[in-house]
Amino acid sequence: MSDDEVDLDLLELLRKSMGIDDNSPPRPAKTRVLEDAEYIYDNSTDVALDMRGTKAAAASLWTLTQEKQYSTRDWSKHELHPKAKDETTVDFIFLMDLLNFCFWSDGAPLEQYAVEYHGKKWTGYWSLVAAIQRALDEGISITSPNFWVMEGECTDELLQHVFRASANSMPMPLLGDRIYCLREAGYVLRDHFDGSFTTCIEQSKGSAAALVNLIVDNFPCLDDRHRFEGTTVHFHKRAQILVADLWACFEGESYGYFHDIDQITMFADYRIPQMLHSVGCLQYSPPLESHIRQKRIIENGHPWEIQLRGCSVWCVELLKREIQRQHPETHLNAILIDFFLYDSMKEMETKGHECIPHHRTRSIWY
Ligand SMILES: Nc1nc2c(c(CN[C@H]3C=C[C@H](O)[C@@H]3O)cn2[C@@H]2O[C@H](COP(=O)(O)O)[C@@H](O)[C@H]2O)c(=O)[nH]1
Repeated sequence: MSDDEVDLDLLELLRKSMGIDDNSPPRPAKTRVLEDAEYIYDNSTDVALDMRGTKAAAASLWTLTQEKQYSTRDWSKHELHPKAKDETTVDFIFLMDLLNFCFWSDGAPLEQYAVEYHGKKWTGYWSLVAAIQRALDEGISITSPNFWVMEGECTDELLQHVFRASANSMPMPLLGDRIYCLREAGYVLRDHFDGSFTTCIEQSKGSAAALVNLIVDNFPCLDDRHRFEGTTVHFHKRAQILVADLWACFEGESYGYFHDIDQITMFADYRIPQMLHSVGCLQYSPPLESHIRQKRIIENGHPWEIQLRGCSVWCVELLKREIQRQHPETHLNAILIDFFLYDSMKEMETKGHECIPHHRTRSIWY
């Protein structure tokens, strides 16, 4: 008997003893985000959920989203979001969410990083989307991963030009980190995925969780995990919002088809905690609330930051369950709740109705 045959027999014996047979259906992919969010919530001392507030917010959310008939269609209604339903839009969304982090600056509002495009001044997340659209209009192949690794042509100076600020505003925060993320992701796509994120989508075989896991296993700058109370907790915010943006943009079809899309949680950023506190779902301890109201920095990885992010993920999960309990006929997943809360927060900010500042952590994770 050859060595290989001995090995195969041993492997077969082991599999049978572990109750694994070749015909067993593949176990559905899972991310760790939701269970880690519950762990953080159960171990939080400075952030708590107000159950009465969460119940009331669920009722309001349902009414508002029903009135607006809120759905995936709203994603493409945004003026700056790409409209084509093809691979060029997959490239656009990959670049967008690769760099979709940390736009806040603490100068006067007028000094915040801003991009003028189509006659408007765009700040925050929208400044990034506007800069990408502006570069494409200028004939720069900024959404092509193969271009990111052609460092002789796609120089740091060109990237600084692409993400240049409009008049009288600060430069884009963490621009050096963004360029690093671009290069790193470009090499990973070139070396492992034929230069295109569509290969990653194909390899995940229609599973949103599998795609999130594939992203965080292969792209270090998207592997958003941290230490909390002696264990590792996973947020995977930009990996998740990347999958969610594909799903919403393609309305669940084509590159946006995922049979387990409801496994995707809220995206642990700095806007949703602010909104959840404003509508009475989240409560902060006095020291934390004072720190946030003074717009003081919370260091990346600080327990306060982990509690803010984890409790927000768990809170949106409870909002989703409460809406489903009150209205079983409704299909409102964590993604649509999140998108609606983010857009509502931005409307409040535009009208100057912010009740509390967002927390200030400077990092590439969100
Ligand atoms: N949880 C969550 N976080 C989101 C978004 C979005 C934009 N998504 C668009 C797509 C569909 C929706 O309808 C939105 O129109 C950006 N962010 C995060 O916020 C921060 C930027 O804040 P500010 O500087 O104020 O723009 C930064 O961490 C960024 O990563 C979201 O939807 N959910």
